[in-house]
Amino acid sequence: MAFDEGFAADQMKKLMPISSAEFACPNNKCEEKEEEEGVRIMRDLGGGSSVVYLPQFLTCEKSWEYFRYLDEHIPWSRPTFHVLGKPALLQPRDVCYIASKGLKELVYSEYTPYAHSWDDYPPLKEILQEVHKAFPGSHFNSVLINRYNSGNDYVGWHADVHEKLYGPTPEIASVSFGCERDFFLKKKSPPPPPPPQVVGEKHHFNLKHGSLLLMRGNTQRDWLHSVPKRANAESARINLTFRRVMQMSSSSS
Ligand SMILES: O=C(O)CCC(=O)C(=O)O
Ligand SMILES: [Fe+2]
Repeated sequence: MAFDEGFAADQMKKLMPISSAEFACPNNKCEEKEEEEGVRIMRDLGGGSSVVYLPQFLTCEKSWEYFRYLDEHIPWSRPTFHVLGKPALLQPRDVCYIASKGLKELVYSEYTPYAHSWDDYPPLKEILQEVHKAFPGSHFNSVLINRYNSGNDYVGWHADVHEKLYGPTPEIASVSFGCERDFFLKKKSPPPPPPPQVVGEKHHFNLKHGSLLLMRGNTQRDWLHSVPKRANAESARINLTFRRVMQMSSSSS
């Protein structure tokens, strides 16, 4: 993950609100009718980038089971990022990393998360199977897990661009549980300068409990994404980002 967490808050202030999304922080109950089962929303972002959103990838009840399991059993940590060896910023959410054996090591912001084993978390294997069923031909072998304990936790503007790790056109399948949060995509300016500027369109999804959002094609190359702070997000959200990491022996091209 190429991080820009500190920059995020400023950028969000500059962003026009895209929709007046309603904030639903359900209290672990599934009262509503399951109306969105099987719905797939495809959004072509142009230039070979696209996203697919499945608002009800998993049922409400099953999703709460997973939420409770992950909340209790995942060995969460909240690392401090370093810049040039100096502590710079506490990551604004809890994280954990699970990966198959023999993969290239994930390093971001001078931080190398410990790669836990899938075998220790059978429900994660179940969710992975469901993701593979929803997208036949996908072969995810790692998952970066985020827990946003409140609306104060967030992920700043970034793109998951690590060509050596993920290849040139990574697919990322993002599964959400718990409190609904806004997810934004904005286009990078060409060529991507640091810091990236907003040019043109933005896209918005309100990521529902039990939903799946797949980013694919050139989305990581050409777009940035974020989950900004939200004062009215009153409960926790857990997010799983499934990725395919190259084997230790394979080259970047
Ligand atoms: O929480 C989310 O929906 C996004 C998380 C994300 O972008 C990441 O882990 O790279
Ligand atoms: Fe990301």
